Amino acid sequence: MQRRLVLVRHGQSEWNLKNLFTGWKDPGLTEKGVEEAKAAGARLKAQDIKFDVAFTSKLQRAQRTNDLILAELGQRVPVIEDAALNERDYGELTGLNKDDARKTWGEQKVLMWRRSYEVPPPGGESLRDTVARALPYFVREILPRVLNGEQTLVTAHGNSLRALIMVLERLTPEALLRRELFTGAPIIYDVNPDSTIAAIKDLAG
Ligand SMILES: O=C(O)[C@H](O)COP(=O)(O)O
Repeated sequence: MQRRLVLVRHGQSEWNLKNLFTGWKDPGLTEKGVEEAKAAGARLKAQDIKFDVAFTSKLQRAQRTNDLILAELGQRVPVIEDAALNERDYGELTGLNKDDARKTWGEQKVLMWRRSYEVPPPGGESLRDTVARALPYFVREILPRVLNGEQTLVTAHGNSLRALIMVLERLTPEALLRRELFTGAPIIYDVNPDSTIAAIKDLAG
């Protein structure tokens, strides 16, 4: 039995293009984001993956990316949407330009807000807060299906996926600081029966 989990960050959104902190806001995909989603589907097609189920967030940039990937694969599978997979809430930074934020608060503070494990943006969620909602959902709803041999697609967001990747790849907080996820780049995990990771294939690039 092959236990396979695929994680994909949504394609470029309208606020990604404008370099705005997005969080729980719900912008759509740009044309580039649509093309990235289709390309992700094509890359997965080349890997000969046949999904049994897909999970996504309550935000349209992830939902649309998920739909475009499955359409490219020509596969119709149950799609389960849950807010537990939503992007981290960026609180008072939401809607601000990321470069302006660096000028206002400095590179290091903004890096800590964006990439540290414990430091939340003002009024928002730290990655630890995001782990606290995304990981229980993953363990309860997604991992049992993977361990049961269901080929599973999770199309979500940079930080809700980093929350899962931290555990899947056993990243230290220091390693997490450097773990970036590119828009529309599938990561394929082959999972052992004990839920440890046997192999990782990053289809970015
Ligand atoms: O919510 C956002 O702004 C982006 O989707 C992720 O932002 P980040 O890469 O700055 O965490």
